[in-house]
Amino acid sequence: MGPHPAVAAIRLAVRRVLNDILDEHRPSGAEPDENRTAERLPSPLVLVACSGGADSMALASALAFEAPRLGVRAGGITVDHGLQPGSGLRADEVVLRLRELGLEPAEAVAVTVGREGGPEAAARDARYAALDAAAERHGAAAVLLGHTRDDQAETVLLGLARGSGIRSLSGMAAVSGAGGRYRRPFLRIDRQTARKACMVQSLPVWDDPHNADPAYTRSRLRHEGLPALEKALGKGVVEALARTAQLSRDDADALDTWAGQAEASVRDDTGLLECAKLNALPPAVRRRILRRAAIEAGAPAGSLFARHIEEVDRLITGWRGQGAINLPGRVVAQRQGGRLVIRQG
Ligand SMILES: Nc1ncnc2c1ncn2[C@@H]1O[C@H](COP(=O)(O)OP(=O)(O)OP(=O)(O)O)[C@@H](O)[C@H]1O
Repeated sequence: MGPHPAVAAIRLAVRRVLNDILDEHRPSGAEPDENRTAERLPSPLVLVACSGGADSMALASALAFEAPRLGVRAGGITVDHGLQPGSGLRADEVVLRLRELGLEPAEAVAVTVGREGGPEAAARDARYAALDAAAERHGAAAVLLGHTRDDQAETVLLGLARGSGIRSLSGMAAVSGAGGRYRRPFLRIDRQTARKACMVQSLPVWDDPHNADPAYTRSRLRHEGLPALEKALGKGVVEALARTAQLSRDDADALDTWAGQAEASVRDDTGLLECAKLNALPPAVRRRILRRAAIEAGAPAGSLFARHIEEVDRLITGWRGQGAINLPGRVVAQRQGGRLVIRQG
């Protein structure tokens, strides 16, 4: 008898990602089995980022099962955010569970969470910094994250509520980070399947109290927003939101490429942006060029919102002699003699 369907699903998802990593790891031109049998390269190390929650425990179990069958070394890292009493002990417990699965190295990394950007963003920044450092230290080829289809749906809704365009609707990428370090094998797996896979494998899981804390936006969305949407629109809404992420990502990538190509054609000989040429471009392409120009001039990307770019855009499309526009990072945008000048003031 084969494994339970939930276990089969999570293993297949991880197997696909490990095969991708092996393909990338192989010297170009080598056949799939060539480098492994000839042992020309040490087998790549893949780490799982594990909180001890159901999603990442399921991920750890699937990695532990698949990696040795594919000639991949597998380890796990848990980050102790130090935000709750006893978090250190819990992290040690997670390490123990990772070791029991056969993952090596398995380690806990303690971090100090700052305040910048609010509690969720500060914890995330500290976590990714620790995972980056662990990946470097161990020479890992990739770090797996347990984001599920439900997490993706929540991310799309959060982006929608920000009102800042299709890039923010494109959710989390299956591959991200420096050199494609972070992989998300479960973006098409729902949270129920991950939980079920833990249950049938008798894996103990830890439910982070933050996930149920209404002080956190994502938690409110998970426990109130999405259930209300499902009630109103039907069960398929999570899947549809996750699909929206993929479609939006493709559209946003295409528009970014278009903007990159169009940019050279709207600059004059001295490199300044020509307003008439900008005006002739579709708004989605033009706004991307303006955003890039503002970032190039020194505006921090994270503080540059859609409303800033709209104001700069009005210098092109609604010109009535308005003054300079102040942007974050002391960047100033102004129209001078048919040219748009964006520079740090
Ligand atoms: N403390 C942590 N240590 C290591 N990795 C973490 C930690 N917290 C989150 N991650 C990684 O980030 C992913 C997403 O975490 P997040 O808390 O947003 O979602 P989640 O649905 O609660 O996931 P999980 O059930 O695995 O905790 C996790 O699946 C895991 O891979």
